[in-house]
Amino acid sequence: MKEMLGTIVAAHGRHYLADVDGRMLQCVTRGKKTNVAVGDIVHLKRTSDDQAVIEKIDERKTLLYRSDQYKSKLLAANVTRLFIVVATEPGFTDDLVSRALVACEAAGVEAHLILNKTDVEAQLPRARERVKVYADLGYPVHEVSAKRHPEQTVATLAPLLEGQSSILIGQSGMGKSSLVNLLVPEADAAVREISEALDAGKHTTTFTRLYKLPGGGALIDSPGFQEFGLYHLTEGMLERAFVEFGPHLGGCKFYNCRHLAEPHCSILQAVEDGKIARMRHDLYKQLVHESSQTLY
Ligand SMILES: Nc1nc2c(ncn2[C@@H]2O[C@H](COP(=O)(O)OP(=O)(O)OP(=O)(O)O)[C@@H](O)[C@H]2O)c(=O)[nH]1
Ligand SMILES: [Zn+2]
Repeated sequence: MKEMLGTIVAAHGRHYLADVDGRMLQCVTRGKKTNVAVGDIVHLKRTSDDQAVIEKIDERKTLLYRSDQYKSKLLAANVTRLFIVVATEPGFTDDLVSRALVACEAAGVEAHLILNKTDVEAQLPRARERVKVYADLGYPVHEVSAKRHPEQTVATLAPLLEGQSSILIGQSGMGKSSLVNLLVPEADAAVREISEALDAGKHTTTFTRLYKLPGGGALIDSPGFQEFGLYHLTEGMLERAFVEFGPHLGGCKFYNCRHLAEPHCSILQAVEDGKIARMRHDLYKQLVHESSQTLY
């Protein structure tokens, strides 16, 4: 039988769903491999009318993943843009935002922030102040209100998705589902179709899925997660993933300075001088600590 090309649109355990010219095929890997991610372009061999085996994964342009000291988890492949959804309320954590930004820098993915719920005016000034930290680092911030101004929200975000392969991430309650429903009108139906195909009707809402956009491009919705471990990043990758460290790198007394507590460290000096936010350096220290715990 001849090989087909498909895009992985959902993953659940070792079961995958591939879109082949608009048709959904249930797929499995050969053996016990679980190295397939949503967004992967795969070569398939059909085994029945609606089933296939994944023979090969095409080379990835990008790969986003997170890891703890024991294992890593693929988030999505071939993503070109990542949007971190934050909101005026409930409060968001800078830890998750910065971890996502670091993951993007390491993977070569463009990162944007979406500040949702701008209609909650009492919390707006504070939220703006908090996202300004990231805007000042060069990350675009887009203000929207999915609920109060849905048309405007689509007008702001749709052009940013065109021709891109984007992923939306965010803590629970930020309004990510509301945004997906605005941007992909048929999302609910697609989720139902995917749930059925993957799980024979059982309710599964906690899987990553990819929607093809009418204007070209794809949007990946990932379930909310609490942990965004980056144990797989080396110290060299980490210092480069904090974009504001760049101008100061190379100015330390020791060529192999880890920028933790060394004397005459230009990064620590920049923190002292207020040129690097202490919160960001604290996260850098935390990530260096985590990556030194790696067991594999
Ligand atoms: N005021 C206001 N509320 C919003 C807005 N967008 C979403 N919400 C509300 O915020 C709550 C969370 O929205 P969801 O879209 O379910 O958020 P989510 O980020 O997908 O959250 P989980 O489903 O918990 O992962 C809901 O009660 C929404 O109605 C907005 O622009 N303004
Ligand atoms: Zn240093």
